[in-house]
Amino acid sequence: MPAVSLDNVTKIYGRDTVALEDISFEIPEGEFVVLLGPSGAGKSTMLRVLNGLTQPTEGEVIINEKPVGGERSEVGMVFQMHYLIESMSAFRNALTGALSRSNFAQSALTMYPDEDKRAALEALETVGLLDEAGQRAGSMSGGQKQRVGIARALVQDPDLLLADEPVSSLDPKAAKDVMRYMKEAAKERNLTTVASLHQVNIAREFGDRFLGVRDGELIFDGDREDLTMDVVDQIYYGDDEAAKERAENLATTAPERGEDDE
Ligand SMILES: Nc1ncnc2c1ncn2[C@@H]1O[C@H](COP(=O)(O)OP(=O)(O)OP(=O)(O)O)[C@@H](O)[C@H]1O
Repeated sequence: MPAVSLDNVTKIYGRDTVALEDISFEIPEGEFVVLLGPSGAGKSTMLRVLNGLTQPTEGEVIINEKPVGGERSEVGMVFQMHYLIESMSAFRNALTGALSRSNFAQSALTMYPDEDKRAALEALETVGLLDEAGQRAGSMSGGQKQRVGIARALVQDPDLLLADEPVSSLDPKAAKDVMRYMKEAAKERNLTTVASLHQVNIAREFGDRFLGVRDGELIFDGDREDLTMDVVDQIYYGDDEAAKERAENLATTAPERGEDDE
């Protein structure tokens, strides 16, 4: 039984903006899937139909045999912007992941059950931040904040973890660190994960499987070996040779790192 199944999903915004067009795929439990595609391809819309924030115009999304949008919040989310409460500790921020299942009145009074506190500490340990549990989120680096965001999603104990460009705002080293922790967390918990990424090299390093979307259509579904440079070009440029050439020229004329450091 797949953990996630999209069945002929189409999403049309307004009258005629087709953001997703007749998309079907299944994801087995525990698979780490990376979503690739140029700006406007439909990646965010795909993540939004997976977490139930957007209703498909047609088709169905099933997560662990239940249609999305049921009572339990079965989907954890990691965002490009971490949305942490900067004045609170990493521990308190991770704990807010339990809000959806704890009694709201108790949570408002910050009386979380011990099991939630334990879950928050375990999640911080998973992302390598147990020693920083008491540190104020506002004083952490961008990569650490993103790891707290992952811990918060883990505390939700979700059936599915979604990440919308989780490392776009980080430098390459911090980006890899965050991806490594996310991948480890998913593996440790056999947690099915879908992450949209813009950095193809990072995607290649961490993804088990790759979905390529372009103009709302799923144009690629394969593993690392199948994800050749030609496939990547097709996902990002389609048949637009001029755009591909412009991007290649930009890459070859970009200054080397440090060249313009003064
Ligand atoms: N709320 C909305 N109302 C109307 N159109 C929308 C809405 N959200 C997205 N769109 C349109 O749907 C298409 C897909 O957008 P989407 O944000 O899903 O793409 P994306 O691949 O995530 O892009 P990016 O990488 O820039 O975030 C685009 O044409 C976009 O303009």
